Amino acid sequence: MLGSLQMARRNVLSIIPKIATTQPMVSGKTGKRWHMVMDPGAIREILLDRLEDYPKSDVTKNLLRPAIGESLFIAEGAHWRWQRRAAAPVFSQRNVRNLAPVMSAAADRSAKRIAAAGPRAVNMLDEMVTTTFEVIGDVTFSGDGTFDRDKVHGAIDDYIAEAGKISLFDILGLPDWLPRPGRMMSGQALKQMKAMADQAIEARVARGHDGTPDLLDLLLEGEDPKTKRRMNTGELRDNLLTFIVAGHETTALTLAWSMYLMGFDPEMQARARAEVRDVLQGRACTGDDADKLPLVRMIIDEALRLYPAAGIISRTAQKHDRLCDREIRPGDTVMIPIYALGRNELLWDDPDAFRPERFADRKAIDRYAYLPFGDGPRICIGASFALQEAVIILATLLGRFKFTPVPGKDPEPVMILTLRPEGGVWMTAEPLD
Ligand code: HEM
Repeated sequence: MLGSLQMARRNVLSIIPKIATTQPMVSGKTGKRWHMVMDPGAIREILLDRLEDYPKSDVTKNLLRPAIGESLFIAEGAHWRWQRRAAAPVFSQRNVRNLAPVMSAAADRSAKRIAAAGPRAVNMLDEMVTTTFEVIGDVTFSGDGTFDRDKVHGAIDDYIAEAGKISLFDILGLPDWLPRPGRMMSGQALKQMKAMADQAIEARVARGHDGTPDLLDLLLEGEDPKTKRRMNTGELRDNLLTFIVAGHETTALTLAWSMYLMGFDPEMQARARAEVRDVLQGRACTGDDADKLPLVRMIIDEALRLYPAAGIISRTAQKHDRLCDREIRPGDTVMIPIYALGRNELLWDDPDAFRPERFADRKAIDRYAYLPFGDGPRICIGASFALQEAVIILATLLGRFKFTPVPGKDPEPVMILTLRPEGGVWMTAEPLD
């Protein structure tokens, strides 16, 4: 067990047992009692029917609180509900569609960087992280001179990397020998990042907005229809930083894994490119184009099944309960390994195969067998934003380059907080005319 825990320190995938892909539930005890639930009915109970009995795990909250406060991602009860109601319109279909030009422009810049790097191989993971950070930076604090995008990007990425290592040990109930979040990023660095965001918000309030409203403008207008409550500067800042933390790396990973999978399936890549070139005729993909690219969307859906960026989500049970006829006690950690769910033999045909067409008929897919964005009231608020962004970027790049994996540079799937291709996704990009 100790050996596998040592491995788990580097990679949570090593502790998701193989039986998690053949069983509805696996339980164990490593300091704390824990359960991994793969049964769609039991997952529905946790995420939908008994939300209050299964709040997000203390581990998740303690880790993220120093950076993002009591924001939407970690708040519970009434404090979560009013924030969710106030933020919901920010991500309406119309508002997300209005932000598509920011995504198309970032995709176009990415294509130019890749072309300039050629004929060298490009690490598409790093390239996608840069591109999605440009998008989220441009739709939050854009145009506000006081906000140093590179500084915040570096600070957030360091925080996520360190937080992930600790979370795993906490989930497993292991001794507390690693530094705590407060020490990972000095109090000073956190304070500086928040002060920068506060200044940017106050500058925006003073200036008002012109042109298309971005996420900050929309959140400033947000009001909970029930309580009429609006967010103050601190709440706005915590939620905008949450969007940056929750939104950019996850989307970048989805794109990097999609590229990786297409590298292994040149025929699928060629089919997707034919679809893209037919619609785009060489230009960057727009929001309206994104609706006309079903195969590109299916590739992203399939990448999210095989390599879900949020590979595991966890809750702390509050009450005695039974799930799949097993005892749950208050304090037990209940994990939903989204990764194992997507590869579960009871739920999918040929689960390890890359077959985007399985998403051609979405109604045929059990809702609780496919949860890349979670489900229930706490489902990812940014899902349609992320999917639109991923289609726009992937389509733009596919229309301009043929991608081939670099031999001997296979990434290793490593899950800490997110599921990453360790070593990067190295590809040569051959420009097309
Ligand atoms: C492919 C990209 C993304 C993936 C795979 C993803 C995945 C998830 C998952 C699985 C959850 C639920 C966590 C849980 O129940 O414990 C979640 C929640 C959340 N996500 Fe995303 N996400 C993505 C992109 C985004 C984007 C772009 C944003 C914002 C701009 C965002 C903001 C949030 C927020 C605020 C929550 C918490 C919602 C609540 O608790 O009410 N995510 N995400």
